[in-house]
Amino acid sequence: MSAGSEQNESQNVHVRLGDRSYDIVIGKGILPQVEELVSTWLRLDSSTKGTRTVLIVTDSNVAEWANRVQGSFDASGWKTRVFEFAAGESSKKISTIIEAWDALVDFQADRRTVVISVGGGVVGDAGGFIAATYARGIPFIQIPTTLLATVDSAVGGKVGINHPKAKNLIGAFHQPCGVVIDTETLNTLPDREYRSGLAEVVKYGVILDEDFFSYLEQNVHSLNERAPHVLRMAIARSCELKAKVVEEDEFETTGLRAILNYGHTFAHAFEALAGYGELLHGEAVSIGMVYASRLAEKCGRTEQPETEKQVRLLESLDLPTNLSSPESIKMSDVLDRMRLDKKTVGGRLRFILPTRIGHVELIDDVDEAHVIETLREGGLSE
Ligand SMILES: NC(=O)c1ccc[n+]([C@@H]2O[C@H](COP(=O)([O-])OP(=O)(O)OC[C@H]3O[C@@H](n4cnc5c(N)ncnc54)[C@H](O)[C@@H]3O)[C@@H](O)[C@H]2O)c1
Ligand SMILES: O=C(O)C(=O)C[C@@H](O)[C@H](O)[C@H](O)COP(=O)(O)O
Ligand SMILES: [Zn+2]
Repeated sequence: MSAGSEQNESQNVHVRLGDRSYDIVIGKGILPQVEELVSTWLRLDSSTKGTRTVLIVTDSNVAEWANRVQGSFDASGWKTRVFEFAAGESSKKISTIIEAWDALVDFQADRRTVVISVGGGVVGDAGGFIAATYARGIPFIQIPTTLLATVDSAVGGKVGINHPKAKNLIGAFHQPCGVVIDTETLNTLPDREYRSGLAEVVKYGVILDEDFFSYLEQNVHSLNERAPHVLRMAIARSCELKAKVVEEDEFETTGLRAILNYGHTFAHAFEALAGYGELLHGEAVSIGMVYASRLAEKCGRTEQPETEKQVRLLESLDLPTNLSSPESIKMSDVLDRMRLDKKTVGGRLRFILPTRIGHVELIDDVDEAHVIETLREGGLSE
């Protein structure tokens, strides 16, 4: 695998998007360098730094890391402010955004103010949406502190909030000017959150890279132990794979980017129906991938052993492959929520279905009877 690197060296993954291109810098203990990196990315010279302002968006569990980022800017003469909200998926809502807009007004933010998200995917998505909407768009930096955010949400520019009935329904595309991944921040990440991130890592293997999937299978023990070299490899390879997809289809118009949504048609419906935050995003994706693969079997697009390989890997990483109480969810409710999925066109559901490990396709003529049968076999109620 090519993404490996010495533990103490920083690694760079470049995302080529014309004038919206940016770097993802991956390293250990690099938070003190954040101000320097941001100044380089924004082409600031020392004479203008004293007039610059930064709003750090974070949540109630990540204060330690956000403080370090703030310290790096304070030390270089920036005017800083922290906007902190309650941790968790249920904060990904409009009232949080309104409070942040008020904070920016109070801070007398202008179009040169930089918004920096320090946290997981919720902080990244919300912070990005704040940056995308304030003054019609201001500069944005991602500093992901969950595995899920390092491998997925901090890259690619999808930002937004949830509608009570549908995940991420309200949002924008707003690319960051750069992403700083300090793997040291993952040291404080709780086990359940760590595993949730592993689901999106497995997703890349299924959708794009059979060798990466095999690498994950061969390194289950190290992944479970959070072995630094394997973790670094998983983060770097995931970022590389996502960057390639985003470079080719930034706004999800050709259908290529939609492959990153593998498992998500089921997952997002389950997350919304369980109540935001009950089922973690990665847990829902883990279950959703298994449902999507079983659906692909019914559509004659893949074989059962391809599904079983995914189930085995996910279970060996201690990820769920079915809902804990499927009978409490009605199939018709799932179908209603799926119709709100952003891939749906003219009321017709579209799914990302695997053919084999390493390859998936966007399918828009799935027979709904097969979807219902998949849900029924999962134990959902009529
Ligand atoms: N924009 C995208 O492309 C994209 C991609 C994937 C997921 N997402 C979104 O990301 C969200 C999920 O992200 P997540 O799993 O990071 O959830 P999250 O942001 O809620 O973080 C999970 C939990 O971990 C805590 N936490 C974060 N960093 C920590 C650290 N270093 N130490 C201790 N605790 C820490 C948080 O406070 C939170 O309680 C979902 O809303 C999902 O829809 C977006
Ligand atoms: O970046 C993408 O594109 C993805 O689909 C990545 C997903 O893992 C992520 O959960 C994303 O937020 C889902 O996008 P959505 O458009 O279905 O809300
Ligand atoms: Zn996801």
